[in-house]
Amino acid sequence: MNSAIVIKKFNLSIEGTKILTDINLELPKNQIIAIIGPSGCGKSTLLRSINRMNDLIEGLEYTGSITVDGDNILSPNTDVTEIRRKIGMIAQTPNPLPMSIYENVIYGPRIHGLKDKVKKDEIVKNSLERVGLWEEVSTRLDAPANKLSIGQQQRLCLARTIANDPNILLCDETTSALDPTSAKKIETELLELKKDYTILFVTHILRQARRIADYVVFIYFGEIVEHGPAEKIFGNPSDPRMKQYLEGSI
Ligand SMILES: Nc1ncnc2c1ncn2[C@@H]1O[C@H](COP(=O)(O)OP(=O)(O)OP(=O)(O)O)[C@@H](O)[C@H]1O
Repeated sequence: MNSAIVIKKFNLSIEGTKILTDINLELPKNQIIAIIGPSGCGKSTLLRSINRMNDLIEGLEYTGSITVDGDNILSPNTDVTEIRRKIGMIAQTPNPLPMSIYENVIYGPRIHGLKDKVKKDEIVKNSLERVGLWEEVSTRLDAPANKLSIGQQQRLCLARTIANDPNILLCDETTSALDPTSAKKIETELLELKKDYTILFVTHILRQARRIADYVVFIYFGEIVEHGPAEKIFGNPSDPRMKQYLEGSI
């Protein structure tokens, strides 16, 4: 398999409490990977480990490796800013910066030193086109981002992440604060975007995972109970806990 991310013997604890236990995964490139499981089982913690977003948690300890493009991103030598550029995250609730639509999208490239106006304009247009927002905002790029609808704000945040030219997108319940129509729009854009990005998507909505996932990882009490192609997991799960979760009994 052409793997985007390889996780080996990954264990994580916070203040001595074990949160993730012996995680071993090889995640395929250019697919949507749904991370599912009951509340509190460790889905977000696993996702946030992949771009070192947990680093500031007090009492955090981890062992093992998470390899992306041949580099163990858990190594102390890792350039964490570069990792977060390559592995972008879209949060649960839209978090536009208090600035214009244009400035939101170009924020990352600008702080990395991009000054060329023609290049900046091109990145803004391309990024907004990729999330299906260009037509809706092209005449008001200087308007404050917080004037957009919540669904548009979330697509703007996706565009802001894409403008950094990442390889991997981490989506943490990215549609859960949106109305069904806006959520569907994000799903549609992600199905297009997987041609160019590997997408990890945490969701507690099984119907959503069935709609968009190519590959599924099921976590239960901090352990990976089952993972594999979506059709196998949803059509013929092996583990009894996986079956119970799909039936809604756990
Ligand atoms: N900063 C933190 N400090 C202490 N414990 C934490 C912290 N973040 C997460 N945890 C604990 O780690 C466990 C896993 O949490 P996590 O948010 O990863 O689960 P989840 O599966 O994403 O849950 P949900 O579906 O409810 O969002 C929980 O018991 C949670 O309380």
